[in-house]
Amino acid sequence: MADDLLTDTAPDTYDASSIEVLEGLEPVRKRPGMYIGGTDERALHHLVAEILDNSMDEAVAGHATRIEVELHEDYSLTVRDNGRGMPFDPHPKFPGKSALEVILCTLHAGGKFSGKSYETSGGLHGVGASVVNALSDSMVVQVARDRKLVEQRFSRGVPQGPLQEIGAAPNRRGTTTTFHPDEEIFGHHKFKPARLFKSIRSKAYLFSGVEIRWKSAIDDGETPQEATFHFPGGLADYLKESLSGAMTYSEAPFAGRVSFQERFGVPGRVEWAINWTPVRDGFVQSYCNTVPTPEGGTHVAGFWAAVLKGIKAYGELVNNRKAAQITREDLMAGGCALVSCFIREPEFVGQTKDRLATVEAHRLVENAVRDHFDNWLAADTKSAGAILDFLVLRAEERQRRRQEKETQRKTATKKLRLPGKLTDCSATNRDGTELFLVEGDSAGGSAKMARDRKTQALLPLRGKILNVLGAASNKIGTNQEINDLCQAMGVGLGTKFNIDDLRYDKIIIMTDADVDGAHIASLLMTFFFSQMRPLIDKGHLYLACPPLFRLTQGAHRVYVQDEAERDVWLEKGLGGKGKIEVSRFKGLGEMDAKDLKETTMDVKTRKLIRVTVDEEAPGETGDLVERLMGKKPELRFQYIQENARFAEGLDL
Ligand SMILES: Nc1ncnc2c1ncn2[C@@H]1O[C@H](COP(=O)(O)OP(=O)(O)OP(=O)(O)O)[C@@H](O)[C@H]1O
Repeated sequence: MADDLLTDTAPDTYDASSIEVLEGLEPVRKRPGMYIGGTDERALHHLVAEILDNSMDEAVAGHATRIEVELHEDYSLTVRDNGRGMPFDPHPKFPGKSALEVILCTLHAGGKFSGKSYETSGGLHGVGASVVNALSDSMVVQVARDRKLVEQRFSRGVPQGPLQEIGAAPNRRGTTTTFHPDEEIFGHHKFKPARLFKSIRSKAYLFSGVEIRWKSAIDDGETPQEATFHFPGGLADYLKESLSGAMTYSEAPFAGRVSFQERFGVPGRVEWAINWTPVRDGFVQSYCNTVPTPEGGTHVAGFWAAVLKGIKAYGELVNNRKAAQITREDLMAGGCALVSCFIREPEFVGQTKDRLATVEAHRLVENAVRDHFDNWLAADTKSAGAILDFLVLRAEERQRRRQEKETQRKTATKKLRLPGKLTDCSATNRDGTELFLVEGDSAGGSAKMARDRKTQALLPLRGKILNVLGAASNKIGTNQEINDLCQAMGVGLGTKFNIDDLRYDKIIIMTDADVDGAHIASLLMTFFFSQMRPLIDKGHLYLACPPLFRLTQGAHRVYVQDEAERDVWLEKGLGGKGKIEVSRFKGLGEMDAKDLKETTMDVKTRKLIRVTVDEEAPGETGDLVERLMGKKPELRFQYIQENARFAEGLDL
């Protein structure tokens, strides 16, 4: 066995030289997805967030008051702030390189690891700016600091020259970054003014201490090309705007801000706003250190915990017992919430920071919000009452929906929808039950009388069943005859077929002993073979063997299947006296109930053929079915006749 595995005789080139170490920013260009979650439009816009967040961090840290974002005609973008300015003095660990070059050309270089230069920052991995640099075909960074204005240019993460002093900056400071995303990475994707406008505006709402200016050389017909955002009202204003005049249960939202430093002696704070409305679905927009967290996280969980506990406690206070049933799901149904927290060294899931994972944030936010909520509810009993009633209604509605679903499920399993033309048997257990698929209504008539009511069910099939092999699968599903058949059997088609759902032990095809009957039987067998193969493999499919002739001689009677057999009896006689009477059944419908019962249906006297697939040559059977269902009906007839005759020996 081990020798077998060594059949590869090609020289083995997998050695130390195959193990590559990507240098500098190469890994970012090789696997951009790891750093910005892809190379699509969302990823492209994430580049802006990385640069803008650096300026926001400066603002939140109290060093910048203004940020400008400008989209240029060539779809390059500039972000300018009046913060401290990126340091550009020589870096002690990288001789000959400025701090600026280190920041922009080295992964994991940053000033936000220790918390010394920034208390709470959106940046933390030290990769953002360098990733944008790596993925831009041009990037220019200018810093005004220490009365100097310096500049360095890069392309695809590589410096295009040394850091240069390009002028004096006696009265200003700050960082200006202009970059053009590399088309080799982002292909045809370009910045969308509307998308930029929206995210920039929400940033301004998140920190009332900053003014953000927007300018765009691109006119998309809907987005203002110039705007200034400054929202001293913070999240409460933002929520008002998001709800755009929709009716709410409280005139003013429940909004507030708590400093963790003041309350718990740790850096950070939380700000929130929430209101409930009956006219639209609820939503939560959450942020940590101004970074949007579309998947929520611990801060959001803490917020809902505070609100849920608060509303339940209020319900208890006002003796509304139903308040105990309210769940988080009910709160969120019409609850529109904004939650923004600032914490030290946040832990996010992934570089795109979609979800906050810092465990501590749950407790901090919950405790900070809870007291405020209790006070707010107690102070505005009118709004509190309206919100409580609304939430109780939500809870009741949810419970009613669940109950309805459960009862629906129960009745669905109890009362199966059966086709009207099915004459079902009375046995409740599948064991020993049989479903006869009969040809036409007339046969159904005598079969109804001939059957054993307890164990034998009948389904008359009108006309010729669709030749499923030639039909597209969507046609099979919509064919009425086939739908009725499936419903009666209790099963689905193809991959949905489950043998355990089968409502009967035996499925018996009972057609006339003539060409048409043989045709219908072969169509049915083809159908079962292609759509319900396990039915055949597990031995549930049978052919009934109705006689073609009845011979009577005095009190003696025999039923025979074909002419040859008839002739044998005619020659040797039935053992009675006189003439042998021969009657030919033109179809099942011509037989009286007694004949039909005795010859074809009665378990004690009938003949059945079990339909099997030759295990030795399953492929051949498939081919055979294909061939028989092809264009020559006489071939099909031959098949069924031959097999019927052959199978007589296998009488069951
Ligand atoms: N506009 C700016 N003003 C001042 N310093 C800046 C500015 N932009 C970047 N920096 C400095 O450069 C460092 C590296 O920035 P970078 O965006 O690469 O990473 P980060 O912000 O620390 O973390 P993250 O990878 O999570 O964004 C920052 O930590 C900060 O010290």
